[in-house]
Amino acid sequence: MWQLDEPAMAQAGAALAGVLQAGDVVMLSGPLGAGKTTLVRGVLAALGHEGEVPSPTFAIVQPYDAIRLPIAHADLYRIEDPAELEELGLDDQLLDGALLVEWPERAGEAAWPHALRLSLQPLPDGRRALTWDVPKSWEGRWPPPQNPT
Ligand SMILES: Nc1ncnc2c1ncn2[C@@H]1O[C@H](COP(=O)(O)OP(=O)(O)OP(=O)(O)O)[C@@H](O)[C@H]1O
Repeated sequence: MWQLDEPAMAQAGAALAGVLQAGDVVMLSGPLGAGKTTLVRGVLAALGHEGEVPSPTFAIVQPYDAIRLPIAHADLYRIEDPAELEELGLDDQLLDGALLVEWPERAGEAAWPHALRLSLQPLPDGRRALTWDVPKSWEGRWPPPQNPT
């Protein structure tokens, strides 16, 4: 577990960017305002994205292509039925890029079994606890050797 203030959250995103590969899915869980988009901003900044990173709650999926590794940033908060996901074509993104998914629970239990699962929880002191669940395909890649706290 890491306990992260906001600058450390950006560094955690950079650490994730450093190990991300095409085909990867990262699930980002945590309550409203936990800092999921903040972590994604850290990933995108480290990959060379310079513009805004809006929360994709309304667009549902926001692609970023002109960076070192194409990223699709998805927010499934408004998905009510996992069947709606097929229309989004999220998995198409995995051929040459990675997928970062907020509110992955909305996709159902069986979605993306090989994903790295990251979870953010607010702490009483205002920082965020970052915990993880690492599948086989991520062993040796997460957690990275350098702790951002
Ligand atoms: N590690 C942190 N420590 C303190 N504050 C943080 C941290 N990370 C993010 N914040 C702040 O928490 C607020 C919510 O962050 P953010 O929008 O990233 O959350 P979110 O989980 O994406 O929310 P939502 O589910 O509503 O999209 C922002 O004001 C941000 O500045």
